[in-house]
Amino acid sequence: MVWYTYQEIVCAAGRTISIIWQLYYIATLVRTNKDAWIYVALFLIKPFARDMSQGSLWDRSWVSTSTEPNFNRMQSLKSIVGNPEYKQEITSNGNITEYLIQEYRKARQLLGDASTSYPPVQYASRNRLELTIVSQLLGDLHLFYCFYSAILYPSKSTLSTIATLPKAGDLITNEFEQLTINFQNVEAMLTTHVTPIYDLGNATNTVEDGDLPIPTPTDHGMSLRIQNVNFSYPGNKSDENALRNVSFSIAAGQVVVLVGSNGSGKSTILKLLTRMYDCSSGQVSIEGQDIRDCKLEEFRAATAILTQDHHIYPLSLAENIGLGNPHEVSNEHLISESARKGRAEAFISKYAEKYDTVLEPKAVNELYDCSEMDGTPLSKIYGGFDKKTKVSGGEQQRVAASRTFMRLTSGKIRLLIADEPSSNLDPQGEWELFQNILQERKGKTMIFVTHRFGHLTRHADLILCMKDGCLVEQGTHKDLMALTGEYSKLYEIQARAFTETTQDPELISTKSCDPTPCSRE
Ligand SMILES: Nc1ncnc2c1ncn2[C@@H]1O[C@H](COP(=O)(O)OP(=O)(O)OP(=O)(O)O)[C@@H](O)[C@H]1O
Repeated sequence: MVWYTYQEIVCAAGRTISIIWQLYYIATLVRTNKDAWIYVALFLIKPFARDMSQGSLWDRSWVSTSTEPNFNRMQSLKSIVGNPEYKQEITSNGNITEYLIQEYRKARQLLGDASTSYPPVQYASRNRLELTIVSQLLGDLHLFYCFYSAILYPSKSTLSTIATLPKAGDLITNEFEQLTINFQNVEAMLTTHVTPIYDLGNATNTVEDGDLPIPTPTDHGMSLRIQNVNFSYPGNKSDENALRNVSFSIAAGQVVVLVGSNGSGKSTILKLLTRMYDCSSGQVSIEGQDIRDCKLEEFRAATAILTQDHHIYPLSLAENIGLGNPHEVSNEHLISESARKGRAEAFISKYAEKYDTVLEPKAVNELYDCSEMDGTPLSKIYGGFDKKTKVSGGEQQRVAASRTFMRLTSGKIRLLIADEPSSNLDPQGEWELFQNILQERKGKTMIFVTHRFGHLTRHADLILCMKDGCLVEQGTHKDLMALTGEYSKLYEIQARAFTETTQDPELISTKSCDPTPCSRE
């Protein structure tokens, strides 16, 4: 038994009413006008005229793809701009729009006169323009006849003919609109598709830009200060602030680790320190200057952010890494060196095309009127078009880490922020990554968020321990263990799983910080 959905029934009813209406329209004409057979004859031409202009593409099942590399590259570049998942990369890790626009132009030029429309659109409009116009006009002849008889022989026109004229007018307008789209073809497509990519350069920031330069760089990184900060996410429905009366100072060049349970506010602190958001009250300062007064572009150029949420661009692995420093995107030596530090070298060498491998090309494949799952020959062909290479979460993090090392080659980075960059790495991979990051610490302040105690807390000049949106403890590992509070509790939970002693003579014991009590609201 076949069951129809409510939507299908409503659609079928609508179509039936429309057919009855058309038949009534024709019957009225035939009854009141002796020449009405001309209308009927012209009306019958319409379906043939439509097939002439569009082919019978929409009556069949089909799959389509593009093997034209420049067309495919244009789609990939466009998808980086259009996809919100890359927003963080684009805004926080340096402005790569100039490169994207330049590469898009290059690919467009190499594509020459070829259309930028998707393959089915090209197929449907593959007829010569004249043929399209003729077929459209043929399809509208019955309507022209209506106008003609109503205007030249008003006495022959009945009330029903006149009543249906506006409808006929609408149809004509609609057909002419379709015709205009055909006329615009390539240029219009280019404009519609390229505009978003060009507009990106003028994208406004969600936070207001400041106009002061960042105070003179020191060789020791960037000093940061958070004073009595409260923060609630815009539109947050909960009564609790994500951060409550948080205060701390980070000296230039320090390695800082933020720890605390889930939802305690660690990532939120990083978002304020990188000016993804402005605090609701209190003050965030860099080099003694309110962060809101600093020029955003300058600040972003001096900051590198590595999180667990980075995405692979639908571009080559070389570009994926190279775009950490867009000015050196073609520098093979810097790219392979960054891949080595990010521990991505080994897995990249597994691919036949090495650094030219595109892991996740933008799909330009389409499937019409058959399901991907139905096992038909067409669906199998469609499945064969999918060129995505699956990589593990850890391998993805290695590419992201390599991109960050590439970013450090700009020589401008004074603040490096890493939010659980090793969550998907195996212990060996994590240890190597942290070693490599710490080797870059000269001239930089580094802030890490981690749930794993060990490598980082060992090297930290300052540990900030968060709980329920409050900073509950701060100091070195030694200081905090001595407090036997929240930090030591979290540490002991992990340490219990190992046989190693928690006492480590290599612990870096440097500056001790004044713990700022968390006043709970
Ligand atoms: N975009 C957001 N909108 C609204 N609330 C948010 C948003 N991001 C985080 N929060 C809330 O803010 C609080 C702090 O979140 P945050 O991500 O800073 O915690 P975290 O310590 O980094 O947690 P985790 O260890 O799980 O990553 C949480 O209660 C969280 O639900």
